[in-house]
Amino acid sequence: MPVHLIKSNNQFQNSIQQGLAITIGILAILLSLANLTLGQYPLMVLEWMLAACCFFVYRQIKINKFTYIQSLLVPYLTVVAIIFGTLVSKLVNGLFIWTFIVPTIFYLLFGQRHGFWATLVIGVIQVINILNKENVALYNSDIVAINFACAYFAIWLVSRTYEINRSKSQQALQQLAMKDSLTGAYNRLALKKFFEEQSVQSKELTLVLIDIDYFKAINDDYGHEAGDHLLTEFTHLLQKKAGESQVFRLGGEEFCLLLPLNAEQAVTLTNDVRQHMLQAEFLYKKDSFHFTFSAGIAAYKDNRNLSDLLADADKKLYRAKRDGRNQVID
Ligand SMILES: Nc1nc2c(ncn2[C@@H]2O[C@H](COP(=O)(O)OP(=O)(O)OP(=O)(O)O)[C@@H](O)[C@H]2O)c(=O)[nH]1
Repeated sequence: MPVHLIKSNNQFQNSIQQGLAITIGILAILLSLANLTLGQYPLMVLEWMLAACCFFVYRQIKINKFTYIQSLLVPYLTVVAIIFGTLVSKLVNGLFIWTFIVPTIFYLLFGQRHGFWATLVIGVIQVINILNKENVALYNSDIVAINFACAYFAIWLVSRTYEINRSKSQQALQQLAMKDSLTGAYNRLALKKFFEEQSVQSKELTLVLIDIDYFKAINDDYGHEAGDHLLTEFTHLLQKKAGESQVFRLGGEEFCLLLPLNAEQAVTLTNDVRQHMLQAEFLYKKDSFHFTFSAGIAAYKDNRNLSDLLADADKKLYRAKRDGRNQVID
C-alpha cells in the first residue's frame, strides 16, 4: 500500500475541496450570467469573485500549496453568496434552498466541531433571513421558515452521523493498515510514515535495527506457536522500554526502533533492554525461555532517507551477529 493512502484526513478533505471548487466555480459562472440578465449586479460580482476563488483554490491544491486559511475561502464565500442572495432576491426565487448544501460541505471539509458551529450559525442566520422576507402569494415566510428549518435540521443530522462514522472508520482502517496483526506493533508502512514526519519534526532521530538471536532454534524446538508468543512478549517489552509508537516489526524476528534521541542515547537505551533480556524469563505453557538479540544503530543526518538508514543499521547488525551476537553496534 502506498504511504500516501494512510495520510491523515487532509488528503480526503483536499479532494472534496477540489471537487467543490470545480462544481461551485462552474455554477457561479453560469449563475452570474443569469444574474447579469436579471440585473442583479451585486450578486453577479459576488459570483465572479467566487468563481475566481474556486480557480485559485483548485490550483493551490494541484501544486500542493494549499493552506488552512485558503481552505476556508470557497465554503465561506459560497455561504456569503447564499446569504446575500437570499437577502436581496424574492422568496419565490428560492435562493435559500442553496443553504441545504451547508451541513454536508462543512462536516466533510472541517469535521465535527467546525461543522456543528458553522451549520448552527448559518442555519439561524438563514431562518431569520427568511422570516424577514415579504409574504407573496402562496408563500408565507413563517411557513417557509419552519419548513426550511426542519429540512435543514434533517440534513444536518444525516451529515453529522455520516461524518462521525466516516472518521471512526478511517481511524480504524489506518490502525489496521499500520499494525502488524501478530504482535500489535507498528509495521513497515507505519515506519515510512513516522519517518517522514519525524525526520522533519525531531531534532535528533536514531534508528535501531534489532534481530532476535537463534530464533529458528526456538521454533524448531518448541513449535511455531511458542515462537509467535515470544515475538508478542518481546514486542511488549520493547514498547514498555521505548514507547509504543517507537516500535516497528519489519518481518519475522526483525524489529526496529525509531527514537527521538541521539546515537549515544539510543545505544544506552538498547543496551538497557539487552541487559534486561539477560535476566528476563519468558513463559509459554510449561516452558520458560531466555533469549538475546543483536542490534545495529544508525543516526539520522540531513538528506539521509529511510533506506539509507536501514542499510546502515543492517550492516552494523550483521557485524553484531558475526562478532558473536547479543551486542549493540553503533
Ligand atoms: N514463530 C514465528 N517464527 C517466525 C515468524 N517469522 C519468521 N519466523 C522464523 O524466524 C526464524 C528466523 O531464522 P533465521 O533467519 O535463520 O535466524 P535465527 O535463527 O534467528 O539466527 P540469527 O538471526 O542468525 O541469530 C525462521 O525459522 C522463521 O521461520 C513468525 O511470524 N512466527
